[in-house]
Amino acid sequence: MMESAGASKRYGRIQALDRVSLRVPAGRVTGLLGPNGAGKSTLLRLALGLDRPDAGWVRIAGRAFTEQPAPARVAGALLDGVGAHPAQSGLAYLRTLALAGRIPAERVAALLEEVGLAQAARRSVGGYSLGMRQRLGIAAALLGRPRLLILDEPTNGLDPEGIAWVHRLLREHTAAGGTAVLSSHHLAEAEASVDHVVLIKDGRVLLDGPKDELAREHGVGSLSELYLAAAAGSGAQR
Ligand SMILES: Nc1ncnc2c1ncn2[C@@H]1O[C@H](COP(=O)(O)OP(=O)(O)OP(=O)(O)O)[C@@H](O)[C@H]1O
Repeated sequence: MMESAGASKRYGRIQALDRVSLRVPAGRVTGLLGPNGAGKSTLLRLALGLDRPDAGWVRIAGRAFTEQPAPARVAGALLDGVGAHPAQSGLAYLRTLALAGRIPAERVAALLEEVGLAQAARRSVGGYSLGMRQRLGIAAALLGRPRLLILDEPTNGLDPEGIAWVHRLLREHTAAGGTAVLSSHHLAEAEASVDHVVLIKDGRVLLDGPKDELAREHGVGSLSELYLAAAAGSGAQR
């Protein structure tokens, strides 16, 4: 559903991505996991056409996202928080996005209910808590009923109930036939909801495969242990 080959990106002296090749399988929750600064957000920005790779490519559903005829139906993303103006209400923000994406206005009311913002819909986004902003950003990502749902650090600012809700949402999305990418540095939290794992560090892919298979192969019982085993292995190779 999402694929990259040799994707590289440098910002000044920092090699944010170094020949990243990976595959995000359809119908699964893939965890794009690694420490701060690993290159996760950079990869997602390249996937969504928000930045250009220096070399290689990232495609969604077989082609560059910017070349998709109906992009909102192919992928929806929460990346770098919410793009709403602080003075705008959550309702107005989603209505504007719906209009731009040719999405029926009725969908907005249903989504506000679904993400738990119905009561706050007419309040300005500037007064929202961090958790409420995340919920609004997730609503924006879901607007076009995308096949691929990309959530970059979606649980920042959410309380335990909100975190459980995000993980349930990911599971429900794949249970309904969709594909999801959860980008996170929080390995313990991702444990429960990811089926497929891409571990990334210093712009390089350490491991890419089904979680259970990788855990068996490395003789470990958790994602944190898997990451430590893979990171130690990559250090030894340098
Ligand atoms: N626009 C930019 N200009 C300069 N450096 C950047 C830019 N974007 C990313 N970087 C650098 O590239 C590296 C990878 O950043 P990226 O945001 O992709 O990491 P990440 O894995 O998403 O980390 P985090 O979990 O902290 O968001 C970091 O060292 C970051 O400082």
